[in-house]
Amino acid sequence: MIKDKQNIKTVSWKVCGMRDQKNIYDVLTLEPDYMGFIMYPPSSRFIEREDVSFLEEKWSNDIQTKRVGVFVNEEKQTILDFAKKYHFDVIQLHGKETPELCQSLKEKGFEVFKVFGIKDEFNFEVLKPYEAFVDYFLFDTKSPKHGGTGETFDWGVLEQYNSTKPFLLSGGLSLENIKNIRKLDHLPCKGIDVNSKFEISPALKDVEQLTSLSEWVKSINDK
Ligand SMILES: O=C(O)c1ccccc1NCC(=O)[C@H](O)[C@H](O)COP(=O)(O)O
Repeated sequence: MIKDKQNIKTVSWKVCGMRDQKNIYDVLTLEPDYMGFIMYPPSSRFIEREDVSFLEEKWSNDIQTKRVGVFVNEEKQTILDFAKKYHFDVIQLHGKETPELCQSLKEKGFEVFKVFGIKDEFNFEVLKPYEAFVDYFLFDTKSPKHGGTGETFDWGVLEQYNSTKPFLLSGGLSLENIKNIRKLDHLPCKGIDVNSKFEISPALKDVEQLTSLSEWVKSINDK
């Protein structure tokens, strides 16, 4: 886990795949650092087919959670249009997006998370052209679905990570396996991204389970 200036380990957390208005506001009371919205039509968590016009309003100033738009191989203009409509602070890219697209989104003022799917092995050299243009890499489980599988990957592959760029860990994270993240303390792992293991049904998050997660995160960050 990343150490800050005081040499204290802190963990950021993101809840992804939200859609229901009440559920969103319930989860926001737990103050996650990031909340993700899936802008990929094939996903069961896709938000556009539901009434999410409430996202067209800015959140009140006392909500610090950043809004993350999650895209897969989308046109730049489409990303920008949705980013404006839903007030995204962060753009998360799950497909074959180029470093040039990341650069362009950064230049427009967005934080950029570039996602790479991992299974049993990964060539970390492919990250190099992206390093200057992303805030975090996000490592998720490789899948034709591009994300939200609820499956973990072999975190041992991350032992070959040789960059100083911080990354977020994702893919099937649950209250059970999350404790093992401390095994990555020697790596620049900035935080975690949770989704289907905290769901009652697609996109509907279990607030009780997320409360337990937030308490675990706080217990680390308050040390
Ligand atoms: O959640 C989805 O349905 C999804 C579909 C396509 C691309 C990305 C998607 N989710 C993005 C996320 O950041 C998820 O949190 C991440 O893939 C981990 O999900 P899970 O394995 O369910 O914890």
